[in-house]
Amino acid sequence: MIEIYKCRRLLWYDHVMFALVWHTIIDIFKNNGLIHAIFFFSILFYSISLHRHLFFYFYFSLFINLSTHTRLQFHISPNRSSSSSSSSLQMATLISDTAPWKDLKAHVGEIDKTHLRDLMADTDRCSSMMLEFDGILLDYSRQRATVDTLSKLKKLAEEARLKQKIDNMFNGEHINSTENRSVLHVALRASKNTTINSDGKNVVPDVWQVLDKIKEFSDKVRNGSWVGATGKALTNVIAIGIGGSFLGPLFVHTALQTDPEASKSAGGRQLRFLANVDPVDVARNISGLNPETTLVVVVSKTFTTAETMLNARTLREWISSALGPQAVSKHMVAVSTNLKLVEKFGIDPNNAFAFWDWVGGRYSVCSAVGVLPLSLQYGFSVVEKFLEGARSIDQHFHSAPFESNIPVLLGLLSVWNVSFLGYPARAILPYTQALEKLAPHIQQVSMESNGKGVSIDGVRLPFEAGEIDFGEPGTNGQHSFYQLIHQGRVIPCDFIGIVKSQQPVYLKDEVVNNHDELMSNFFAQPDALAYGKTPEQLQSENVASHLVPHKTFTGNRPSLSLLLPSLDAYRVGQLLAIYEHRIAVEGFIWGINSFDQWGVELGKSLASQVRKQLHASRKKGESVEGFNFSTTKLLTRYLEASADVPSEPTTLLPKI
Ligand SMILES: O=P(O)(O)OC[C@H]1O[C@H](O)[C@H](O)[C@@H](O)[C@@H]1O
Repeated sequence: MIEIYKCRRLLWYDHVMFALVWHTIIDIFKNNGLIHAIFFFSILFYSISLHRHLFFYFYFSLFINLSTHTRLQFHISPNRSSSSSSSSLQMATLISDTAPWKDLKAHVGEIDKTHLRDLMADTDRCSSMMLEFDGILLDYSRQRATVDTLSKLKKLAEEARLKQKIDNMFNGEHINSTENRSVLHVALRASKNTTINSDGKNVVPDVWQVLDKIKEFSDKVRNGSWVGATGKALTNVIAIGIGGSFLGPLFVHTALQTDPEASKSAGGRQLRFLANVDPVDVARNISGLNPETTLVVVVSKTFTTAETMLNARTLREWISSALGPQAVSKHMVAVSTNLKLVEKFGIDPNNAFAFWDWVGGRYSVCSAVGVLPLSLQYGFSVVEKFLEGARSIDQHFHSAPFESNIPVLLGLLSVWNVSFLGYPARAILPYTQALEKLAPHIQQVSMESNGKGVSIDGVRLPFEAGEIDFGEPGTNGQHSFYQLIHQGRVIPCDFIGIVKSQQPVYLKDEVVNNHDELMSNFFAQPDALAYGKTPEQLQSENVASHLVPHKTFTGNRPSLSLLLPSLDAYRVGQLLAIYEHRIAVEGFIWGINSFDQWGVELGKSLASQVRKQLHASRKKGESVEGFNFSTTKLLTRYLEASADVPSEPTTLLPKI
């Protein structure tokens, strides 16, 4: 560059060319191939025609340098499609190539020398690993971590530019770069006076416009001013949807079902969920329901999901065959980002509730996806409390320093467990039946978000990202898979306890009340996992020597405990947001895109090939072709064994 300046006096077009070069550099970062090619050829032309050879040399070597780096990635910000962050030009490597990652790898050896029994004896350490926010107590002292581990994890977070990534999310940057979208589920629960921009537009007024519409509509249905085609009140709701359009609302519904305030406002109403395309699920959903008193809510972000659309057509048939086709407008409403397809399906656009492409399916429970069915069931005021709970965690997550930030700490500890201690799974163990659908929901949020094999820049990861999430409420799980957790594989556990039961029971002759009985297990299990039981202890209890190995518990098994004061709508919202943000933190540290889900596509496209084959075989008797030996064999067996399926158009609904 200096050479160029020395060579000759710079003319105006030299300055233009310098500007072009810098744009090109930025462009390389954004991977914008077309614009890059245009700049490349204009600079080539300029250099040759005006003999700026040095200039071209500089440009060309830069180009070669940038494009031949396979592992080393340059980027402007974690969000490479953002145009607003060009000031923070930085060079980033895979997180596993950084010093803090390597330092943590080396630190594992030190941790391996300690046992949780010893770590738990250090009360200063334990008290530094307790954190309270808004009545929620997090105890992570039973993690295989020291104060030093935490400070190393904090360094890793800084290296990964975690704060900047969180800010970028809240600022509406297109952090979902493979789909070129913002990730703004936090806007769904923002208060009315907040400003959150996506593509230069404050999205909060749009959010509240839909929330107000839901309030009005659900009030009308609930107070009987919106009735079905035959004039009867709609007391039952079937929400059709799958994946993110199902699991989150199901989790919240299940959690609120026995909450005194929510169950009182439900007042005899029913909410059911139809997700599986299996006709058995249709049968179970319509069983005992009368179309005259049933409202169907079709929930689909895309309004193209095969399962949901077939289920929607099936229930449309259920309604119209009983009440006539004109009844559909009174008995079916929709939630979608694709309002054109909603209308094409035959649902009145006035009865459609919108959301936006900056809401990921698995992060959509706070949009109309969850808010509409839940408001129909429990009333808008209860659901508003749920949104407020999520908002309280959003604010905490966005503003609290890392060392007192619940989602950040949980995310960092998960990364520690997965990537350094090598534990690939996590058990979610709520000690309340009301949270029985928490684990299935978090399973989707976590595994669809972080189950990735490449970095956000498309570089194959040299480490495993994501984790296997599963769980059941305690104490049921104790009588099922806890054996493996205690004596088999090491699985870090999340124990979630509630101080005040939604539905306490006291029996006068019992030692403790029923909730205390449940909670005794909540307090005991983490210590059993951490401390275990040694052969020496067993010998001192005179256990027969041949049984000692079988009765030994190695301990040293990590867990964390979250104690919530109660489980009302507000707390359910908090719990949801804690997990959502924890999962985002993990993805931000691993340097992956936690907000796309390309991995679900391949199976879908192969299923459509099978669908075509089934159609051709059933209708035209065509033989199975174009599949491998095994699939051909299976398909042929299936077709032969179900040859009694009607091949002519027939409508037959479950009779149950
Ligand atoms: O809401 P829909 O567009 O119907 O999508 C439903 C589901 O489809 C796919 O399975 C995606 O992987 C999920 O993330 C999504 O929630």
